[in-house]
Amino acid sequence: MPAAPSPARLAAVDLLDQVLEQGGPLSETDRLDRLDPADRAAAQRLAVMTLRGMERADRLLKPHLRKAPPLRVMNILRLGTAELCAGGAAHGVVSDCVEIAAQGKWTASAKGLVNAVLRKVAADGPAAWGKQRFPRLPRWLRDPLVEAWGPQAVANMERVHFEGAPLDLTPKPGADLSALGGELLPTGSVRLRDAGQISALPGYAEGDWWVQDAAAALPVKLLGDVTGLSVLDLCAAPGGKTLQLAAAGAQVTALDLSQARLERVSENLARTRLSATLVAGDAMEHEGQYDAVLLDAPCSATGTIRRHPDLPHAHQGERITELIGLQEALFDKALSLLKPGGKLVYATCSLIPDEGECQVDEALARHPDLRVLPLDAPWIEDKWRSDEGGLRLRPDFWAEKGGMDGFYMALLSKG
Ligand SMILES: C[S@@+](CC[C@H](N)C(=O)[O-])C[C@H]1O[C@@H](n2cnc3c(N)ncnc32)[C@H](O)[C@@H]1O
Repeated sequence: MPAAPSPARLAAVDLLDQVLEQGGPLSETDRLDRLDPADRAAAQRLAVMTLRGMERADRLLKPHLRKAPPLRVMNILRLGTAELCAGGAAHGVVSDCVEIAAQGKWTASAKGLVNAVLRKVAADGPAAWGKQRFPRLPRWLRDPLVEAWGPQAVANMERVHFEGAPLDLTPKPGADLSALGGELLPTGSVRLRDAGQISALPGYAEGDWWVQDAAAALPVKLLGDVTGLSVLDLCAAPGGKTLQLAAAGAQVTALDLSQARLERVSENLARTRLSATLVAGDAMEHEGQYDAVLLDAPCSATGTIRRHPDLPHAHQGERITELIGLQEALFDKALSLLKPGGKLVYATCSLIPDEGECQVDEALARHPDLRVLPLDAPWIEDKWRSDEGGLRLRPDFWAEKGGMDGFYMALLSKG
């Protein structure tokens, strides 16, 4: 009797189906709940690796397929190809993929195909893999990005997306992170490569740091010294910026629409022994007056593709117009929550100017008394500065250091 396939590989194929068939992001799955932590991590890693290299896998598979197989069979082949080309042992990968096909009611008849194709890929795929171009973004996203940043910049981004992201940590002020052996970045984040299990790293249990991409740690820094100030984090969960504000001595109100996501803010605050007032609710209905408001608005999250390669495949950008409308409404609401002379940071983890630079331009047109405040910090590089006075960060910046998330941020004040 053939051996059962590895639970991690089987789950990874299910994850690929979820992203590519149902358009559900990898972060929103309960498929992994039944797995032990090691299999869960392996399934995530395999699905991420396959999605990053999907274009290459498809190109290698094409000559071996007379017609396109059903999606699940294709996903089994993609996973097998990505693993074989990453140095996976041919026997284990091929026999597991055949068994995954054999188990499925609609895929069992394709097990011979999976076996034959993956044996050919095992023979010629690994040498051909590295000669393929870096996988391109899908057209719905590539076209507007080329228009905004030019073809070379987008090609550079695609290279960084393929390489994936290191793990960045934000240290709690005064914490000593030297036991982690990471690289201290110019902006104060600590960068680790091949970090492994996060909760096993030194200082995790003590709450000495939290995971936060180096670019995502910058919007809070734009506010300068926030000691004793009342600061509203208007879209707070999972809470990286709330932690920064609380650690810097602000009186923080952290609001989010999602109660479930707010639980993560609560857990993070408890682990880091920091405090904030948590409010579950719609930002549009919140009342109050604050010294500063941080609006890290819901967006296409296209700046985070190197860590979430499922994102460009899970949808076609259908929600972007709706998100742009929401960002505009939240922008105006955030301004109404400022005390006279208060400061607003507007930020999005998007690469699309409509969700960043254009939002600020349009807000300036709607509010004649609004102005963009000048930014001055030793870590700001000239090429990050955008025309209207904000900072535009891109994944291809700091390429030699391992890149950064794409982000946009600006500091504003009214009156
Ligand atoms: C980009 S994420 C925020 C990330 C967070 N600032 C951090 O640094 O960890 C956007 C958040 O906005 C929340 N959100 C979306 N619409 C909202 C609304 N109308 N009111 C409040 N929060 C909202 C989402 O639940 C999501 O957690």
